[in-house]
Amino acid sequence: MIEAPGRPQGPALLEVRDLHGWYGESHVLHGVSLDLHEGETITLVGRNGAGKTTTLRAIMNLLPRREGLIRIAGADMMKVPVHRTAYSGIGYVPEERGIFATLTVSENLMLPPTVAPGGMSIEEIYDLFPNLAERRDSPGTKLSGGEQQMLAIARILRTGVKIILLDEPTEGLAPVIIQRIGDVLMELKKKGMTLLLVEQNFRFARKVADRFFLMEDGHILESFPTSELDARMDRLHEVVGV
Ligand SMILES: Nc1ncnc2c1ncn2[C@@H]1O[C@H](COP(=O)(O)OP(=O)(O)OP(=O)(O)O)[C@@H](O)[C@H]1O
Repeated sequence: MIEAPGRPQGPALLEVRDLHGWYGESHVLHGVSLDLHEGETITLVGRNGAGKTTTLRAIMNLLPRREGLIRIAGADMMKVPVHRTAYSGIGYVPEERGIFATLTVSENLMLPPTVAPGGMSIEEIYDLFPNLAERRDSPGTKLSGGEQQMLAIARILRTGVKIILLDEPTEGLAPVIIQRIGDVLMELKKKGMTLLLVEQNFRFARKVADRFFLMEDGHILESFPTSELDARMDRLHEVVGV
């Protein structure tokens, strides 16, 4: 990885070094290295199939096989079983959102376990997401895409984790809803939350991200601070293909 100016100093909260990952015989991650500092937001970009989702899944121990090093606050995560991952302070909002379709909004919000102190109360969640308050008795099936995305984020906020991995939170959503999700992420940043986004929408990502990590063929090509995004746009278009 090429080191860039603007890189935060000090120990990382989440440290990933030379991470490899496989689906069966298929070797998908080829040595991913990245670091995420407390209170920081980074965005992973790369073309379809580059391995962005797989990187998030590997961090959460959701891959059949992975090798390398993952540390959270210095603690080795490689032997932590998948059901204990959240207890290390990390949560995941998958692209498919994973909310319970037959349960109502408030029921979905009651389910997540508390894994650390500081999880948001139902009242705090409804303050942050007024749309969810209005829809509290609606089943998941009746929610719009934006409401589902908000509920998926809200559920993680209930748990008390301090690091959240978000896979394409704006995908398929209308501009006004994207704006709302951006506002929510800015609120979370203010509260000191640490975020790793996979996001193809640069206009959205530049508002919330402190640094970008450019991914190709299962590894990180380079990282740079958001202040350099404009200067690197041609290169990004070349690699990301958008
Ligand atoms: N469940 C799976 N089984 C086998 N191969 C998979 C599986 N999921 C993803 N892959 C393969 O792993 C590679 C990386 O996919 P991944 O979904 O991580 O990419 P991505 O960068 O997130 O792109 P996208 O935006 O398309 O999701 C691709 O070649 C994909 O075909």
